[in-house]
Amino acid sequence: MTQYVLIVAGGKGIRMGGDIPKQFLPIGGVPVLMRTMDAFYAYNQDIQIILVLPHDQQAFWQDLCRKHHFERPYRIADGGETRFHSVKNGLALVETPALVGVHDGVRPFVSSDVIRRCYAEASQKHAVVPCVNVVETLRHVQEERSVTVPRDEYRLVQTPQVFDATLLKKAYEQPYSPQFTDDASVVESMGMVVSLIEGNRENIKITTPFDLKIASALLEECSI
Ligand SMILES: Nc1ccn([C@@H]2O[C@H](COP(=O)(O)OP(=O)(O)OP(=O)(O)O)[C@@H](O)[C@H]2O)c(=O)n1
Ligand SMILES: C[C@](O)(CO)[C@H](O)COP(=O)(O)O
Repeated sequence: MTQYVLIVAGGKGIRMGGDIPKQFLPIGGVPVLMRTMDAFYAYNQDIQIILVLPHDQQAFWQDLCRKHHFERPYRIADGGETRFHSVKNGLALVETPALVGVHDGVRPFVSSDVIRRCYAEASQKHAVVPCVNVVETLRHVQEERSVTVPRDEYRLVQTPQVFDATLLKKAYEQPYSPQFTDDASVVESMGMVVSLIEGNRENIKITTPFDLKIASALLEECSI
């Protein structure tokens, strides 16, 4: 079955700050977004990549591609007001039947093994999310008080989140809700069950300047 991935890079990067959008910042000399797209080509050279980028950043991106001789095939869709709207714009280019993954453009360290297992599981279970265990103690904060909660009952959620494309397109016909912080939450709100698989801990979301430091360190350690 055809495999798609929507690489969403339509955000504002407010927590990162700075003049250059975080998806274009270099890690080891290569822009984050190119590394992320390369991770999917490394997994499958035939995967259909749809890059979702704010319209006003697309010319800058094309310049960057020329400068870095980045010549991978992909199609482009305009970013939207929220991640939900960006995904919806990208999904408009997806033809069914297919499997479609949604991956944050700022998660360049996803491993080929995790991508492969997400798509393989989605071909059986229809909705798959990679996640990792919580390794610190977790407290639930309620107004002035807080309590420790059993951390084994929680997971940290990553991307790519992979779905049967017909299912995901239907889910994204729902009206937007601020509760939709990822794609699984959109699918779940239709009453669907989401399967979890083990992610890779290096698959961090580059969100703050601190994460850039971690990313540089990871680059030295990993060959992914
Ligand atoms: N309107 C939006 C908002 C987010 N994203 C993407 O969703 C991913 C996860 O979002 P996040 O890391 O929070 O990025 P930003 O929204 O850019 O960050 P911030 O909240 O700090 O502004 C990123 O790859 C981001 O580009 C998107 O495609 N369209
Ligand atoms: C999709 C996501 O990366 C899963 O962990 C996350 O929910 C994105 O959250 P953000 O607040 O848009 O960064």
